[in-house]
Amino acid sequence: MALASGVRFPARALLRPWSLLRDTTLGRSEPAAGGGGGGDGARLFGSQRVLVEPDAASGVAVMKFRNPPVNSLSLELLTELVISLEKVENDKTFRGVILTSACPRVFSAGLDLTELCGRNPAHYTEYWKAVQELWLRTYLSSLVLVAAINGACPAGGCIIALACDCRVLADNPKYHIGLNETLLGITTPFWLKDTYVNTIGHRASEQALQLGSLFPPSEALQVGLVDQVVPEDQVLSTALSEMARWLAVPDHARQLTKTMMRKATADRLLRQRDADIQNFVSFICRDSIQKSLQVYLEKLRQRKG
Ligand SMILES: CC/C=C\C/C=C\C/C=C\C/C=C/C(=O)SCCNC(=O)CCNC(=O)[C@H](O)C(C)(C)COP(=O)(O)OP(=O)(O)OC[C@H]1O[C@@H](n2cnc3c(N)ncnc32)[C@H](O)[C@@H]1OP(=O)(O)O
Repeated sequence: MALASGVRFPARALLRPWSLLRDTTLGRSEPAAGGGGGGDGARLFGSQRVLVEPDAASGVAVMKFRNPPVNSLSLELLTELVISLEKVENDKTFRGVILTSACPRVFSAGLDLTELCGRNPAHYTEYWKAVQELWLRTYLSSLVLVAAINGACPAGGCIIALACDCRVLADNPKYHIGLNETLLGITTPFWLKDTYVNTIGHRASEQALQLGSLFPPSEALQVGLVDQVVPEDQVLSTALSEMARWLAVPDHARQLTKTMMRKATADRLLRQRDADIQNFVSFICRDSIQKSLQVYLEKLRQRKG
């Protein structure tokens, strides 16, 4: 499936894109902002791993990741997120999306490590294209995107949050946020580094990226990684209030300003997408990197037991 940013989608999505969007239970989901959550609109926008609760009256859709146990960004979740965002974006009823988690205690655990270990170069190519595509879609969205971060938010989870216009984090000391890639023995690509620098500044990024820092809520607020820290049961309502503030601004002026602020960063990737994919594939295929990732994944699995 060719999208605006030029990416081709997984073969199965190419053949039957909507096959990824079956099995929705959206009709039974809890009401969204303004109470419009259960109708046909929800069915239209949602999918197996992405619940969408559209509220036409407010022009806001709440999009919930549902890939248990930890919303790791599998190829399927990445694909479904891009398709759901594209659908909402193409429906002029909507002016804003709130991104949040339907899984308890975790916003997203980041890239799915099983997609990065023991696969072949063709798979890594397809996977990294999907990562790029989601980032471009979110970062350049003309909609207002607010992240309602209701759980842990490491690495790829933080990347999604950083692409939003505003971030609200639940005040729970276990809900760390940041780019911890170095602790896995991998590096952050330049376009994500740029996004970090744009958000928290050069010196703070230099430290946090090298150390792989994961910030608890109070520190995340202090460093400017999130805009608000609120009690857990107020994350969604605060995100809706933030959304209202952003939607009070005329769309055309806000959109032009967003583009002006973000274009240079996005263009850096758009100019060298293929090279970035090749870099990623040759990096991730290295024996030493595969070993680091496998050790990390094994530690995660053992920690549980
Ligand atoms: C040109 C570019 C060149 C090079 C770039 C190279 C690479 C790309 C770089 C950057 C982009 C971003 C990278 C990433 O996102 S890597 C992922 C990093 N994520 C993490 O480190 C988080 C790991 N997870 C956790 O810390 C915890 O799971 C979490 C705090 C999220 C939740 O804790 P909780 O106690 O609730 O659950 P667990 O028992 O730990 O986990 C349950 C279950 O899920 C598995 N799991 C967890 N995280 C992942 C994951 N990211 N991928 C896959 N699977 C994951 C975990 O192993 C458990 O599984 P099981 O034991 O089988 O039940």
